[in-house]
Amino acid sequence: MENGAAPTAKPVIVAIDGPSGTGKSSTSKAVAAQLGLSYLDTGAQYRAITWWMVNNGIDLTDPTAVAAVAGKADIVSGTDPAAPTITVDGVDVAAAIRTQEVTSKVSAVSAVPEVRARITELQRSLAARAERGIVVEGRDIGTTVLPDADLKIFLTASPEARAARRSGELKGADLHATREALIKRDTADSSRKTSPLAKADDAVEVDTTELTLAQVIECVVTLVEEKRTGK
Ligand SMILES: Nc1ncnc2c1ncn2[C@@H]1O[C@H](COP(=O)(O)OP(=O)(O)O)[C@@H](O)[C@H]1O
Ligand SMILES: Nc1ccn([C@H]2C[C@H](O)[C@@H](COP(=O)(O)OP(=O)(O)O)O2)c(=O)n1
Repeated sequence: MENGAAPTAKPVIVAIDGPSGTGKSSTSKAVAAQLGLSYLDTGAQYRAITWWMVNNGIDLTDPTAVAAVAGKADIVSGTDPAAPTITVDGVDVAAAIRTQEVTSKVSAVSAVPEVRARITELQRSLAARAERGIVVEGRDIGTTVLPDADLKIFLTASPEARAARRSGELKGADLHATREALIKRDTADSSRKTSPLAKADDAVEVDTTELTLAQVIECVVTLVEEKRTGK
């Protein structure tokens, strides 16, 4: 090239979906960091809007009340995989969105179509702005948010493995109770009408039950590189 600049590669879009505890966040962050891509945790956005609704005393059992305020919170996601951030109306909510209260309420809020429309729009605009590309993780990325993604991965793992991973994070949490709460949330997320948790027809399914995190990361990095080189 005349000015010596390297040719600009086409941005690569990677969608990683799956139920809770399958390794979506850890895998996506590491893959994005290794490949120099942006990273978006869409679950954090649904948690953030849920946090706002709880904070503002919205009746979450009333989908009409939730829909009426779906556009009110200003949710901003920082997409650097080394230091992802999330704010609501300028407030850092990274810790506040991980409480049991938010976790137990997020499925009801994220089932409301007006909430999904709003958050999906944010996700698409972040993906479109990622210059080198982005790894986006969630429940409906390959099916609805970014159906033209270059690579779609669907992570799975046994409920036992997922519960063990989650209760390892929540110090002292009861394994049985964690497993039951996780199954309840999966059922709600998979059975909602609008954009449920589902594997896209063209997604590659990876069962992580018997794999280490490093193995899952390597598998996804290899798949992205194969896509990039057109193998
Ligand atoms: N393949 C794996 N083997 C063992 N632990 C894992 C594996 N993948 C993820 N973990 C751990 O399980 C926990 C949940 O992973 P996370 O990436 O948050 O899952 P998700 O985003 O799908 O809910 C984290 O503590 C993570 O380090
Ligand atoms: N693309 C997405 C991502 C998450 N959600 C909803 C459903 C999930 O139960 C919650 C929380 O997602 P999150 O990925 O933070 O959950 P875990 O880290 O797996 O526990 O958000 C969604 O409806 N669509």
